[in-house]
Amino acid sequence: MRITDITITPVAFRDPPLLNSAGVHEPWALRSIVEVHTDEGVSGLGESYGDIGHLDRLSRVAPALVGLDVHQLNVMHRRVAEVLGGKSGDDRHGLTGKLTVEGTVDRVFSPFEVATWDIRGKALGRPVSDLLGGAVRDAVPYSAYLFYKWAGHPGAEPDQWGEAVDPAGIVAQAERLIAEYGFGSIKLKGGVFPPDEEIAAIHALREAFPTLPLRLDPNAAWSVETSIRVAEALDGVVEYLEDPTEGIPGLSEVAAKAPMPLATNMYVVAFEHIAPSVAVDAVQVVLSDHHYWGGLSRSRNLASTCETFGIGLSMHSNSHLGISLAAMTHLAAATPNLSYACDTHYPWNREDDVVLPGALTFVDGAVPVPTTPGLGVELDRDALARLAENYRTCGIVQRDDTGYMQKFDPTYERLRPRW
Ligand SMILES: O=C([O-])C(=O)C[C@H](O)[C@@H](O)C(=O)[O-]
Ligand SMILES: [Mg+2]
Repeated sequence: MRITDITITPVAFRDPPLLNSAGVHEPWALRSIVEVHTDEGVSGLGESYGDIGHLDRLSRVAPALVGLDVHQLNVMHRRVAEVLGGKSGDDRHGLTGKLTVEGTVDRVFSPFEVATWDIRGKALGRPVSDLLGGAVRDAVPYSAYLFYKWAGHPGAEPDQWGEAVDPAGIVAQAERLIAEYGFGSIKLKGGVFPPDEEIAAIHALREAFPTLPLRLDPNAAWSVETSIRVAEALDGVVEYLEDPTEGIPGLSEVAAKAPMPLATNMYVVAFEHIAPSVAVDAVQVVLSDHHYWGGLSRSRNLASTCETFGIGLSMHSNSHLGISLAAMTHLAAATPNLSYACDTHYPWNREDDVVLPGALTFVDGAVPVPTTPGLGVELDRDALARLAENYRTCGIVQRDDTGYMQKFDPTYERLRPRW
């Protein structure tokens, strides 16, 4: 079953002004939609980042994959590496760590690899989770992903979510997300306000939701000392603390004193980071993400490695559309040691933007694992055309949370640590 053609469509969809330690989300989030076609008439879907450098790498790699059989993942991975020629990519926000050569190959490989699972599933008449070893859960739990946010983008009408800049606003946001989606755990994106304010927000969440697991993720906004202080203040309150400080050595220092596990999606983001992290017990939970761990099969390798070293496994998310949600759900369903609810930005999408490619639904905070062949989602061509037009007109070619924040506060700097 040979690849005959690959199309890559950059798309943009609306994004609220969500705050993080690098700045604030711009009005449009970018993604790329990848379609892989075969000589047997079966096509598959993948979804990835939409930044200009990444799009360029995807477009350079695609022709080198034409002619390969869809089962040749090892050869496909090698071809990606050859085309990229040992150069690493970059991103401006740095929220998923520094890009290495190996990590860049895995990022570029991922959407093509996911599309081949979709194809193989369709050809066999089986859902992707079956091909990954079979689902161990019928539905994949996701967490309510809370953000501090402005009422709306400056100069625009307030959005449907309203402002959240203090504990009361965060609790109100959680109440709404939980009422609408039924989430059974909560993650707060921190690193925005001074740590004591974020500790207060977590305590307010604990009071409002006494039984739900909580997490806090400041994306390395704190020094080692501040991280240890916050960790002590949240003893028994959060299930893990995510990327409190910068780097494997810093995380290791914090981990030695923190009463709860530390998690990361910033400093163990490629296979080459695992050994140095294990050597100093820097993190006890790794957030996997098939978009940068090299697709579904390599994410399963990560899961086995974590199991071997007794490291917990959770799942990370950036702003994404439905193809990603489907791939995340199949992968999580077929990963027995994924023991935490996964992150997802999906609820932040507007309803008219999530019709691509046929929305999956949340039931009691979980996405039922699709049982139809492949990923189980269909591309909505009208929605794709609309989102592609957004990309052409939105004026954004690269995610830049810091640059966008500086438009409103020219003195703003991305500091690690800030506190
Ligand atoms: O867990 C994380 O670090 C993330 O989800 C990174 C994201 O880029 C998030 O911070 C965001 O979208 O602002
Ligand atoms: Mg994180």
